Parts: sequence; C-alpha cells; structure tokens
Amino acid sequence: MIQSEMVVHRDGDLLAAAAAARLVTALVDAQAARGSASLVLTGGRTGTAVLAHLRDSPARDAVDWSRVDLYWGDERFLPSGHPDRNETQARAAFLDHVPVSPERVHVVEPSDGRFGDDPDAAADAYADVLAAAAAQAEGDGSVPAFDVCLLGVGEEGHTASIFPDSPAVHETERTVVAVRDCPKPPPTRVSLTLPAIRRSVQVWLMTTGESKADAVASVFGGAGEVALPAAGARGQRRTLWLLDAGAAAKVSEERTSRQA
Ligand SMILES: O=C1O[C@H](COP(=O)(O)O)[C@@H](O)[C@H](O)[C@H]1O
Repeated sequence: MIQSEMVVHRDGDLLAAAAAARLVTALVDAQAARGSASLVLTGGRTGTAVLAHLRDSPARDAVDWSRVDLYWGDERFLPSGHPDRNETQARAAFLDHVPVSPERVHVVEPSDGRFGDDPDAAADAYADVLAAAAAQAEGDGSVPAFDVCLLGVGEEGHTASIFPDSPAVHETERTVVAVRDCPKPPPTRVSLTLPAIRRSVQVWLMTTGESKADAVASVFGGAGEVALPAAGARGQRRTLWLLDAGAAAKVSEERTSRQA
C-alpha cells in the first residue's frame, strides 16, 4: 500500500491557500494529459475555505473550468438551496464565480428533488451518475477514477459522511449510500463509500484545528477504518493529508514534514 503523505501548514488560512494552488496544478496537469479533469468536492469549513481561496486566485484561470467534472463526496440531505447543503456552500464560495459547465456539475438530489424525501433513492441515483461517468470515461467500472478527491475530517474521525462504526463504514459493495442518524447534524446524508473514494487517483484529506488532533494522531498511529473512517480514505496514486499545526499537534515529529 502507498504510504500516506502529510504536509503541515502554519495555520488554516495558509493551508487553504496552498491547497488551492495545488489544486490548480493537479487539474491543469489532468487536462493537459486527457483534455478534461474530475474533482470531488467536500463540505465543511476547511473544504469551503479552499474553494474561497481558489475563487480569489488569479491562477484559477489556468484551469478550463468548462472541462472539469465536479462531484461531491457527501451531501447533507436537505432541500435545494438550504444553506447547510454542501452544494449551496460550494456554489457560493466558488461555483457561481467560474465558468463551469452546468451539465458537468453532478449534485446529489436534494430532499425536495426528484425522489422527494427518500435518501436511498437519491443515493442510488448518484451511484447511477457515477457509473455512467465511469462508462463514458473508462469504458467500464462503477466509479470514475477521480483526479482529485477532496475530503474533510471530523473530530471523531468521520470523512465524507462515513461515521465511525456506522453501516456506511462497513459497506463493501455499493458506491453511494444513504446515511441516517449521523452524530453531527443534519442527521440524514448521502455519501460516497470508502470503496468509491479509493477509486480516486489522489485523495487529499484536509483538516484544521486542535479539535482534530486526536483523530489525526490515531490515523497516523495505525487506527483502523471502522473506528476512524478517515483512515480508510486512500488514493490509487497518492493519499495526502493537508493539516494545520493544530490538527498535526499530536502526530509524532518525525512523521510530519513541516512547512511554513
Ligand atoms: O459535515 C461535514 O463535515 C466534514 C468536516 O467538516 P469541518 O467543518 O470539520 O471541516 C466534511 O468533510 C463533510 O463533507 C461535511 O458534510
């Protein structure tokens, strides 16, 4: 298995700026190689801060946003336009400010959408979206090989909406699942599963603050994915943890690569 890499930035703002710069490079490289790129977005404070930095960076125009397929690693199952939907936050922070192709913005159906208040149907529909994209891009498979999958990490080690010891973390077949009774509000969500996330070429886990330090240290201490789902999020070629000093505070010094 490829070892996870870790980069530690001084604070969350610098992390977000550096991650935005990395993202430009990764997407430009993917487009140079294949003509298009695919990116999985995350919700949460750090993920949204990265998008805000990307919006404000002149380098963002190096990416042809009309040829980027955008997906979400998880979505809070709420009505369309609800301020807590990850989609709403990503649109406000970034998507409303760049010339993306609407047909390439692959959202999870909201709770007032085509399937009404049925998160299982919304999850199945999103799995179909992924399978269709995989068939188009790679000829087969149930999930595209996303160029970059951005993920956040919760205090208790959740990533996407895969919570510790929940049905979602035990899922081995399905690529997208409905998640109920989440310990963090809102209680109902739709999430990619770990097998789907692991189809990504690169997975970047981004988190900040001392409240995340125990979870991060446990992952680097060898905790398993059932107890700490973030430990099971890995890319085919690269698994990169982008942390600020607070989140990295309890990881042993020799494991971190300190950066300004
Ligand atoms: O609820 C969620 O939280 C996590 C982490 O969020 P943060 O605010 O602690 O950075 C995020 O990864 C996930 O996408 C989101 O739905």
